[in-house]
Amino acid sequence: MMKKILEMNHITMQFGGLIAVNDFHNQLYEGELLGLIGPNGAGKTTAFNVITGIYIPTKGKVIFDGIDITPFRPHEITHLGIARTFQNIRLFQDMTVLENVIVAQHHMLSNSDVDKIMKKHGKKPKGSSPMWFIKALTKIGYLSKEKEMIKEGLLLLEKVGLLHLAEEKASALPYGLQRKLEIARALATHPKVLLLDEPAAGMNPQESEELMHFIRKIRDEFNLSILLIEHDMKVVMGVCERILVLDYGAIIAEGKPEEIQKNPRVIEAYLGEEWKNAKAE
Ligand SMILES: Nc1ncnc2c1ncn2[C@@H]1O[C@H](COP(=O)(O)OP(=O)(O)OP(=O)(O)O)[C@@H](O)[C@H]1O
Repeated sequence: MMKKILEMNHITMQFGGLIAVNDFHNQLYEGELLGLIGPNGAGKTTAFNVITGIYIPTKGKVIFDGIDITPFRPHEITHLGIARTFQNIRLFQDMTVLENVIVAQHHMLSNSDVDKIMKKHGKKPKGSSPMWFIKALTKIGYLSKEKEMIKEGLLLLEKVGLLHLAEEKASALPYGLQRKLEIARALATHPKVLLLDEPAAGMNPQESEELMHFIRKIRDEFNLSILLIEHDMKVVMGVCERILVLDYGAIIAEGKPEEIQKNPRVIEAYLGEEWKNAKAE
């Protein structure tokens, strides 16, 4: 029996009169690459927001590695081992590639480390970038920790093939590489589960082809279980082992890519006819 790493247990998320997610009941198995597809507004991102603690569901529970994380706050959930990327890129554009990754490594500092930094430097200056945090570390002699963080950051960049760009500003990277950096930043928190929200959005065909290899590679190298929202059907069908289809907040189909693309209900609600006879890679 495969182990469930993440369980969405009858989750309903209601906003006023709108039921954005309706009795979502499914699970992500350890090592699995699971796709979540469906029309715009079907509730996919809302499901991610419930899993990552941004919303507390109206009904249901989220179980991660045997722990009920439903009431947990986003940073606690990240700390436990769930990382995500967002639909629109959220990098620190003025920071270098390496700095972007280092900032995500806060988990390496204990609470008392952070307290000491806060005591010495007062509150975080208004409007400052997270670079403040790194500078503060350096100033008060956290050099050893800083060195450790840089070392780990560089190692991570090497693993994801971005090492040669470590000193570049994030804003200078082409779109496809910015998306890759976002994933790298999520990996810097040492997740067991990675949630990717439309990683291929805005990519050209070559970039999305590369992304598919990249997703498989990091799944294997970092022992991840991945839940992926994506509208690019070539990517979804090519990379996912199992797919869930959401429509009006409810799961209307579940299966292997080849089953999903033939499913009449999915074709009607979302895919259209063009995918019926296409071959998954
Ligand atoms: N905070 C909120 N308050 C009210 N309604 C919301 C909120 N967040 C999402 N919704 C609504 O919930 C529904 C589901 O939205 P959601 O963003 O989860 O869909 P989606 O499947 O991710 O769509 P897309 O593919 O366009 O990203 C939509 O009708 C949306 O307007």
